[in-house]
Amino acid sequence: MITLENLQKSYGKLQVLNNISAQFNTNQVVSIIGPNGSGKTTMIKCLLGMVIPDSGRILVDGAPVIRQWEYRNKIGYMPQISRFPENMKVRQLFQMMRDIRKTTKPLDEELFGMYNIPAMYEKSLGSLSGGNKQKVSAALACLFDPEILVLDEPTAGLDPLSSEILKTKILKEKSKGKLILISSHIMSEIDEVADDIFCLVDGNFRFYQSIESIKDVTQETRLGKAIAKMMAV
Ligand SMILES: Nc1ncnc2c1ncn2[C@@H]1O[C@H](COP(=O)(O)OP(=O)(O)OP(=O)(O)O)[C@@H](O)[C@H]1O
Repeated sequence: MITLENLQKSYGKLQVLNNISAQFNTNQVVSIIGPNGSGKTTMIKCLLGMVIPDSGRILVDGAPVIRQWEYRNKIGYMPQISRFPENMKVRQLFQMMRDIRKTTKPLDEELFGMYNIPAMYEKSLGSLSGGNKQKVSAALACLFDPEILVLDEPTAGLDPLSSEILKTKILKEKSKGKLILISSHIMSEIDEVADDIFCLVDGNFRFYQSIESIKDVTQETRLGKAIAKMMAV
């Protein structure tokens, strides 16, 4: 469903992605992991068209997407840090997104309801707490029932109950056959929701393996320990 072929990206002399290739499929939750600054967000932004790679190809459903835009309608994106217009009210943001999309497909308002977004309607986006901004962002990512969800550290800043709601939602969307990519540092969360782990270190591909096989190879039941062993090799 998403193919990355030999992606290269540098900022000046800093090589942030070095020849990265991968295939991500429907009905799969892939966790993208790696130390801080290893290129996870850059890789995600490349596939969303927010960063243009220096070379390489990105295909979504078999079609090359660099400098295209329509494919983005297939993707729901929750950024690491949401930057909303400060003075816009929550109600206006949701109205604007519905107006822009003009979709006839039924909306997915499950998170919108569970996070009680209407209770925030008259607040300006700039006045929301960090966690409530995350809830707005998660509800928006799911609203148009996209085939692909890309979530960059989605539970950072969410309270435990709200995190559970999001994790349950991720598993529910996977069961509908969607592809979900999640960048995260929280091993317990990855263990709960992901099937496979794609690991980057300093912009280089390190491994792409199922959680089951990672635990098997390292003989560890706890994912955190298993990953630590994989990284030490
Ligand atoms: N616009 C930019 N200009 C210059 N350097 C950048 C830019 N964006 C990212 N970088 C650099 O690219 C490297 C990778 O950053 P990126 O945000 O992709 O890492 P990450 O793996 O998502 O990190 P984290 O786990 O801390 O979120 C970092 O060294 C970062 O400083």
